Amino acid sequence: MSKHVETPVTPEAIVTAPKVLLHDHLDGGLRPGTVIDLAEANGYSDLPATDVDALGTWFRDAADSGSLVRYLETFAHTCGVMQDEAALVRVAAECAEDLAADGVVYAEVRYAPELFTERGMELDAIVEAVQAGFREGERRAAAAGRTIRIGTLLCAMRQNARSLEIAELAVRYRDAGVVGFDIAGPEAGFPPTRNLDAFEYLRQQNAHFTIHAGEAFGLPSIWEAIQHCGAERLGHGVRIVDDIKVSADGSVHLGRLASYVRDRRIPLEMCPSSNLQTGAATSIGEHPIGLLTSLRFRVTVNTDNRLMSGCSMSSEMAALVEAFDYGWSDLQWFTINAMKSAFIGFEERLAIINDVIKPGYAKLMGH
Ligand SMILES: O=c1[nH]cnc2c1ncn2[C@H]1C[C@H](O)[C@@H](CO)O1
Ligand SMILES: [Zn+2]
Repeated sequence: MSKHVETPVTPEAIVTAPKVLLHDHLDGGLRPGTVIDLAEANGYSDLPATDVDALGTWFRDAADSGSLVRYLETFAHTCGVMQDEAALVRVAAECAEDLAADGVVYAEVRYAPELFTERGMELDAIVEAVQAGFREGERRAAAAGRTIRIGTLLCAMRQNARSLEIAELAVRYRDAGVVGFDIAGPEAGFPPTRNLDAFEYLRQQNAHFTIHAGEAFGLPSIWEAIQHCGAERLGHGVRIVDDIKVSADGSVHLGRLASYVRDRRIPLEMCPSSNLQTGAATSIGEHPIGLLTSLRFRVTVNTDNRLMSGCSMSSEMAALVEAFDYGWSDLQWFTINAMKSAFIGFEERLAIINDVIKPGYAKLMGH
């Protein structure tokens, strides 16, 4: 084969392409076998299945509920087995290994430390255990010939009232690999403005944050996240399409909020498979990511919860290729969008774009 031939965009080839992931939950990405091992080791007896395949299927089916609240109930089992240092180190190390094996070169992985205190672990010890796990996973990936860098985002849960404390924790560990903050959990009834003190604190500290918004709830949630809270990115943000009118003749009109989001290049951390499960979209082909991409919003592609959706970064991209006929240049565009939107410093982002992403796609495109 001549070196100028483009590699076909197959699922297998997508695994080899460099990818960047900004929205992935640590407690939504465990290997089913690890959930079973940890449950045994820790005396957690509430698992709905104890066979690896059956448990994987259970997570996917239970999360496939059409409701964010029911989807979130499945996390009781993953968090249930992540209550000690050894479990957190293992889960974080395997997360880094799995992402690297899937061709992810940079990932921001998030979790809520407050969910791992059931057996008495302190918040600082939780963060230190997860950081140790990520570093171990990066080393194992390097030993297997793959380079991955993981940045951590700490989440506060919307239904709890600990966001300032978690924001302080994120700032305390900013030089140890915690690159930002998020709020997660049920959206309806818990507007992001309940956490204004945390966001105010983070801005004073020149720290970065994203907010889950516009997933299970509409435009007001996106508007609050950006204009009241000051979110730099939106977790999901799919409902921004409610502010976009496409007429029968194909002409498009953006409302003021949608215009603002596009004009300011506010990154959308889109997670198509997760949205199908929570009822935020009906099919990949009808997912707003198609329209938002064609309108050149700052769209990024993400996994959200690899265990609950049975997906990977590569499978999400492959599903989009199948639905929208995207080629390598589109996948490179998503990847560079994500790298530009990451919470690490400008020079590091630029280095990954120029040294890893562009050469990787150039090779696949036969350049
Ligand atoms: O898509 C989501 N929306 C809101 N919250 C979510 C989503 N996926 C996971 N979470 C929650 C459940 C986890 O326990 C928590 C922290 O990772 O974040
Ligand atoms: Zn999420």
